[in-house]
Amino acid sequence: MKLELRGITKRFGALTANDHIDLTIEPGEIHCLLGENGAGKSTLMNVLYGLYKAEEGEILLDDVVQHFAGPGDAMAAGIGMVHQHFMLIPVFTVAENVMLGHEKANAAGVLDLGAAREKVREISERFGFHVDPDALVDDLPVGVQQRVEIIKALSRDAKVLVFDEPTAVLTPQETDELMTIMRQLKAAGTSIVFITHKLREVREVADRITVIRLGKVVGEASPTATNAELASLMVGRAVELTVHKDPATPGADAFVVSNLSVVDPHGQLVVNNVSFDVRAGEILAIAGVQGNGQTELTEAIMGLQQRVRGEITLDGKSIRGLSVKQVLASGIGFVPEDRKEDGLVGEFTIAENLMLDRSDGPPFVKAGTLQLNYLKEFAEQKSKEFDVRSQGITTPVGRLSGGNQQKVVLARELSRDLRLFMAAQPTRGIDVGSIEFVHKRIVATRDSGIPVIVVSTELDEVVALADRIAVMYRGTIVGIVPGDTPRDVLGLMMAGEVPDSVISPPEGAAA
Ligand SMILES: Nc1ncnc2c1ncn2[C@@H]1O[C@H](COP(=O)(O)OP(=O)(O)OP(=O)(O)O)[C@@H](O)[C@H]1O
Repeated sequence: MKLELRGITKRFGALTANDHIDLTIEPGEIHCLLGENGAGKSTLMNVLYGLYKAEEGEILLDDVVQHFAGPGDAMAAGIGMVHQHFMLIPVFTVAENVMLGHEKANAAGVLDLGAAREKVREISERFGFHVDPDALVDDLPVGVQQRVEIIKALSRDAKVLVFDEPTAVLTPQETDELMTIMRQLKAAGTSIVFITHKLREVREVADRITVIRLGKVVGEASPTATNAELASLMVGRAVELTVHKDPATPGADAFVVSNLSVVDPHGQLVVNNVSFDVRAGEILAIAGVQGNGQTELTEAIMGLQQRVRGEITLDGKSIRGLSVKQVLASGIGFVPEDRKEDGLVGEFTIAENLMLDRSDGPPFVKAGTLQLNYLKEFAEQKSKEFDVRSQGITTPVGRLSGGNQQKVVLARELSRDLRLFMAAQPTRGIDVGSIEFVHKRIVATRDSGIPVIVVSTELDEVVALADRIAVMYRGTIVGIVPGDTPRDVLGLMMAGEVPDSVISPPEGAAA
C-alpha cells in the first residue's frame, strides 16, 4: 500500500513539532526516518497512527484521503505500529495478546481462541518467526515479544508497518534477525517506516532515507551514503564518529567488587561470584548480551537488590547494604538502563528531575527552603550544556523526546561530586551528535581521575570507550581483557566461550 503524508503540521503550544512534512512511502519499501533527538519523528508517526491530530495536512493511503480519530481507525485502514515499549499483557499467552482488542466469537458465541492460535501459527510459519501461540508473553525474550507485536499487527492486515526505534532494546543477534524480518515483510509487499539512530542499520536495510531536522524535512539521503554523510545531514554539522582518547593513566584501585552474588526475587542466581576492580582514571566496560546479569549487578551496587552476598567497596569503605540514597550520597553517579522506569519522574519538570534525590540540603535546599534561583540557573545551564531541547526547564520530562529525556538523566548524574560514575546503556536512544558529546564527557570524567563503569550491549560503544573490558555471560564474568581486544574475541566471550589467548598466565609467570 502507498502511504502519503502531505503538509503535516503538528504543534504543541508554541512549538511546531512537525512543520509541513511531506513523506511518501511506496508499497514494499523500507523507508528510514532519520533525525536528531526531538526532530519530530515520533510525533509524525503518532499523527499517522491517529494518536495525535495534526493541525494541518492530510494522510493518504493508495491516493485516498484518510481521517483517523484514533489508533482503531488507523489499524482498520491497514497501519500497524511496533512500539519500543511493548504494549503486550505479560500474563496472557501470545494468542490471547494477538486477539486482544480484536476478539471474535465462534459459532457458539464463545471467544474463539482457536482461531487466534491458528492465525499466530500461520503468520509465524509464513515468516519463520518460531513463536508458540500458547507461550506466556512474560516468559519470552524481548526479541520474540517484538515478533508478537509484529504478528499482532499483521493479523489485522497491516499493510504499512511503523517501527519506532525497535532495535534499542534488542541484542545484536536479535537486531540481525529483525533486519531479516523487515526484508521478508518488504518482499511480501508491506511498506515499512523505520526510525533508528543506528546508521549501520539504516545503511543495511533502507531503500530510501528521509532526514528531518527541527520538524522539517531537510532532504533525502542515499542508502549508499557514508555514516559521516548521514550524520552531518541529520545534525547539520560535521560529527566526529570516533572517540579520541589518550591512553589511561590509572591510579589506585578505587572501586572493588569481590565475590558478589545476587539472587533475584524469583530465587534465581543471576550474578554468580563476580569480582572486579576499577581504578581511578580508567573506564571499565562491562560487555555482554542483555540479560546476562549486568542489570542485577548494577542494581546490587546501587542498593537496589535485596539478596546480595559478597563485598563492594568504594575508596576502601564498604557500600554494601547501604540504601540507594546513601549510595548516591557516597559519590556515585548512576545512569540506569531504563530511563523512564528508573531514571526520571515523567510528571516532574526538567528542573525538578535535575535535583531529584538532592532535595534535603544545599545547594538546592537551604534552611528548609528550595533555592529557586539557584535551581533555575543550574537547570538552564545544564540544559544548555547537554543540549536538552525543550520549551524550557519547567517542561515535564514526560513530554520530551526519548533522546532528550536521556540527556536529562546524564546531566544530573554527571553533575554530582563524583567518586564513581556508572552508566548503563548511556547512549540508548540518543542521536549521533549527542553520542559524540556524551562519549567525550565520559572520557573527560575518566581523565579527571574518576573510576568509570560503562555497561553496554553495544560493542561499538564498548570498544570506543573501554580501557579494560569485563565480559558477562550467564551471571559470571568470563574474562577481563584489554580495551583493544579484537571484536571477534569479544563476540566469542559474549557467547560464553573463553579463547586461550584470553586466559591470563598465572601470577608471577613470565609474560
Ligand atoms: N505530548 C507532547 N507535549 C508537548 N511537546 C511534545 C509532546 N510530544 C513531543 N513533544 C515535543 O515535540 C518535539 C518532537 O518530539 P519527538 O518525540 O517527535 O522527537 P523525535 O524525533 O522522535 O526524537 P527522539 O529521537 O529523541 O525520540 C520535541 O521538542 C518534544 O519535546
